[in-house]
Amino acid sequence: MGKIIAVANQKGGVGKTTTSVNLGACLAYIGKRVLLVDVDPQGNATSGIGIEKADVEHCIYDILVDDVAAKDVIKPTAVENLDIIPATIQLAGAEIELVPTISREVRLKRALEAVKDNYDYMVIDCPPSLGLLTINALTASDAVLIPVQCEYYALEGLSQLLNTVRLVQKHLNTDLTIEGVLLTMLDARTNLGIQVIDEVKKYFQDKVYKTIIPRNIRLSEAPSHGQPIIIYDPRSRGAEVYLDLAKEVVVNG
Ligand SMILES: Nc1ncnc2c1ncn2[C@@H]1O[C@H](COP(=O)(O)OP(=O)(O)OP(=O)(O)O)[C@@H](O)[C@H]1O
Ligand SMILES: [Mg+2]
Repeated sequence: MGKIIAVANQKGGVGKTTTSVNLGACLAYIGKRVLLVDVDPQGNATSGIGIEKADVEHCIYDILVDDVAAKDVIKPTAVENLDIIPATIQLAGAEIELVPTISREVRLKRALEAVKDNYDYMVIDCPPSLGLLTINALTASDAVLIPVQCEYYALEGLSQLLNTVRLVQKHLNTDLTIEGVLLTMLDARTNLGIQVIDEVKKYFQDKVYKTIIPRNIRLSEAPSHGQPIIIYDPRSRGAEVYLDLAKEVVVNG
């Protein structure tokens, strides 16, 4: 049975998609069978892994709203061992369309359960909100990975996220754990970054990954080529650290 990890933080631009795509690709690179699940209407993970949205016939919307089976939506990517459930802008309507439906919070969970045996890991890229799409992701997951950007106000909003995690644990998914907190976009030249690391470690203690993701220009270039960093520039620092993260995730079990 595969492990399902939601990459979530309602704060925008903290590295959720960069982490989902590159953690997923690095897990695949070390031989794991991986399904990337794009649950963000922006579809950044979908385009970032090289899927043309114009070519997407079925997307995550069809799973959530129209009960289409996951196996009919899954697409292979150019990366060996890595498949994706893509998202398109159509998903933007789902948050509202799901409100009056039965079992609206467990739709993703049910769909993924049907394909869970085909994968070692599923990585879900969440949108920057705590709405129904993120709730579906948390309900479907075994663990949540929280990227935190190494900047001022890094911890702001995290109590809201943790509160949502607790509510999901209580009402929808008692098995959900916090997989870890990932520090992202560290600029090692500033003292601020170091201060944020200390602050986050004080708060989350051993839940913080040893791997810290630095700012790396190659990581920001890769999505426009539709490639994960391990393909775009395997010798870059970005590739190195996301490979380290993948190994840490495997070791953590
Ligand atoms: N380690 C990094 N070094 C340099 N640039 C990065 C790094 N991580 C992310 N970026 C860039 O920062 C921007 C935001 O990252 P990303 O899209 O991963 O965040 P996000 O949390 O998914 O955003 P959103 O909330 O909009 O979904 C992107 O342009 C991305 O390329
Ligand atoms: Mg994103």
